[in-house]
Amino acid sequence: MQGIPQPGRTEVLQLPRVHISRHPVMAHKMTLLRNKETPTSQFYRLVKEIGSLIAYEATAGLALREKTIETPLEQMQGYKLAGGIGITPILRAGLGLAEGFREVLHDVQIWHLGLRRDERTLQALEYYNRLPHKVDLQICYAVDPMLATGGSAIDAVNILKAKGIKRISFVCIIAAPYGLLKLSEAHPDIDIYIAALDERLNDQGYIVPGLGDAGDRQFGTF
Ligand SMILES: O=P(O)(O)OC[C@H]1O[C@H](OP(=O)(O)OP(=O)(O)O)[C@H](O)[C@@H]1O
Ligand SMILES: O=c1cc[nH]c(=O)[nH]1
Ligand SMILES: [Mg+2]
Repeated sequence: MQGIPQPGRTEVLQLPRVHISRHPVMAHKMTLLRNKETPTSQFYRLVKEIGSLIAYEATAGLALREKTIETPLEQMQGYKLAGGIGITPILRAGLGLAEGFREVLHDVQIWHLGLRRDERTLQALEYYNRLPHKVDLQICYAVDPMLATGGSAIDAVNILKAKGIKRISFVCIIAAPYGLLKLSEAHPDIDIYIAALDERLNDQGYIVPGLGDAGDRQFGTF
């Protein structure tokens, strides 16, 4: 990122479809997650927990259908989520986040997508795609802990749109202003949910202060 101008936090705070968590439990868990002393097992557990917390926020606008049930006392009109829900974890680092989502939603389709960022060029390369042939979803959540240059997120949303998905949200743990702006410009029709907005990217394309490499920290591959 050497020599490439980057927007500051204030320049992206007003983007219309960006939702940044304000929950105190999230802020508490984020500090544990960022700490370099946090070991791999705890880091993975925290990614999952943050996935569940952010799932509550990202699913607030889901459509409902009425459903009649009987309580032990009488019949009543309840609700169920309308239509299918898909989660696309961007491998590898999106796996823990997707697990946290799944614990909230249970009945979901998981569409695995492998994208690896070339650490020299910072371009995302697709190496795995297990998206189904039949597409019948109300919404698909693309989940990846880190939104750095935005290349991986933009490619993931392109792939989901090419599959015919009409409603897509992107969910991450930490975003850099640069990647957030790029993703919003490339896909102004999607909602973006983030747990924290950081300062900038360093010369190697890592988010600062960030948490380091989200994949390595979840899976112990340092
Ligand atoms: O916004 P970008 O600049 O594209 O960077 C973000 C991507 O980099 C990381 O994945 P990585 O390539 O390290 O793969 P991994 O999940 O296997 O560790 C991260 O999980 C994102 O997918
Ligand atoms: O800071 C960063 C940037 C990309 N990928 C990561 O895992 N961390
Ligand atoms: Mg990685």
